[in-house]
Amino acid sequence: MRQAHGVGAVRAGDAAAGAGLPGDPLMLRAAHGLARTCALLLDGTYGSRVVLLVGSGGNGGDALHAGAALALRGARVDALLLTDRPHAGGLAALRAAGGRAGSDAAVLDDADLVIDGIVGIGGRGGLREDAARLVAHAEATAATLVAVDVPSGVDAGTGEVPGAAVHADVTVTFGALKPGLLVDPGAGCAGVVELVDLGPAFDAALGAPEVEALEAADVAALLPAPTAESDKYRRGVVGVAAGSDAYTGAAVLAVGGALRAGAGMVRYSGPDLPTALVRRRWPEAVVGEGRVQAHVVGPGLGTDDAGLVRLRRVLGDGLPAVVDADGLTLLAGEPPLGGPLVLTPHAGEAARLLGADRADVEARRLEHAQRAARAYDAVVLLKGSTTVVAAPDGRVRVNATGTPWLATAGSGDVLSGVVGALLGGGLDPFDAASAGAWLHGAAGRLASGDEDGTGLAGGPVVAEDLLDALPRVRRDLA
Ligand SMILES: NC(=O)C1=CN([C@@H]2O[C@H](COP(=O)(O)OP(=O)(O)OC[C@H]3O[C@@H](n4cnc5c(N)ncnc54)[C@H](O)[C@@H]3O)[C@@H](O)[C@H]2O)[C@@H](O)CC1
Ligand SMILES: [K+]
Repeated sequence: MRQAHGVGAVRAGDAAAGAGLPGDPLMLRAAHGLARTCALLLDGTYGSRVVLLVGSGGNGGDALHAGAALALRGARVDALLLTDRPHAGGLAALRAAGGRAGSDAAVLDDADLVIDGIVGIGGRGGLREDAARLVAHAEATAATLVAVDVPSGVDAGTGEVPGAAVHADVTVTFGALKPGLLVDPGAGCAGVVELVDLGPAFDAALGAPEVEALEAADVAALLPAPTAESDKYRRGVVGVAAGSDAYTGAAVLAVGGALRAGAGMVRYSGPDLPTALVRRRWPEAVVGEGRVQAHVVGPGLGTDDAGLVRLRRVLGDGLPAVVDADGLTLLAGEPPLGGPLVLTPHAGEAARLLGADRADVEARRLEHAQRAARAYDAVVLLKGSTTVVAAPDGRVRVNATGTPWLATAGSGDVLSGVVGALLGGGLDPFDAASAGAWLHGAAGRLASGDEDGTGLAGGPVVAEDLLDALPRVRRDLA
């Protein structure tokens, strides 16, 4: 499990580990970790050219001390000072090591590596104009860009990017991951994230994480595995109420998602046309209502009265349910209904649920997912470039699998089926939603050939491809 801690927790960790002691031992520890990563990236420091972008706070101090360490190993180090009050100890160390400080941006032109020490966890608002200009200059060169602690311009606590920001190749972060490194749009600015250990006193002061991200081993441990005693009922029966005469594909894909994610059985109920198509594609699905352990309701349901009647009927029995797509539109005006719910909105649907603006939801994903979870007393899985899963009790997970290739028609229908299968298999709604997002993202990567999830590699996927990839993802986990 990867865990991120908020700015308050990190400040507490710093204090417990001796921040501000004479000689700045904690900062030196951080700076040495930073310098080590930079030396590896440079593939030999001797004769290499390093430029530091230095702001007024501790973040600039880290950059200056790391610059000093690199200068002692033979690098030519120039600091560009964005402040007239740079960290005094750091500047003295850089000068003593033979580094220089100035303000001529031309040094960027032949830099091999640029270190962004403009702001860290103390940053507020986007980059200011002078800093933004220097960053744009640095990004236009061939130099590797390393952010100190967080890319400057990214809000460390939330991942918001209110203005211009650094787009780093690597971020070296200290003591703990920050939520802004896991949640988009900030996460998209961080590049590869390296964590420098600040020791047990720091760790002990952190408390509970604000944001978690499941890893493969966590998902493997959560997933219900069939045993010799299992039968289809114990593995979980999922009821799928999806699709209409206008939207038939949603029914086929949601049923497929549930089956391929390991449901013991799927019961499909819907109008004649989608029913006929479900029967043809999935002869193993049972048509009609009956006993189930969880529901999937909403994809392709339609938003007319018939859809509302189906939604109410399904949610009326108080069983756990995944509500997606048209189900969310219908739910937006409804009093809280039924049992434990997982809502799976994209940003537009979340905006409708909250009466908010779509662009605001995209910009502040963490806040809006948490608000929706509280407002609907449900687990909310906010889809997007990083999927955020929020529980009404305040817990948050983000999903680190996935690929931009997943933004394709029908992909969400498959996801709702996958989460439904996990709910039916007995996972609680928070685990079902976060493990479901993980499996769905991993299936997307596998199907597209986009191994690192950047979208730069791989190619298009269609929703059917996800269905084929799901059992392979499950096998690889085992
Ligand atoms: N306290 C410590 O001992 C340690 C601190 N560390 C480093 O120190 C950082 C925190 O230091 P600080 O609390 O000084 O905060 P920062 O260095 O993040 O920045 C705060 C300074 O930047 C200015 N500022 C805020 N927003 C700005 C913006 N948008 N544009 C330009 N200037 C802006 C503020 O006026 C303030 O002077 C961490 O992120 C980490 O890099 C690490 O060295 C670990 C140890
Ligand atoms: K920074």
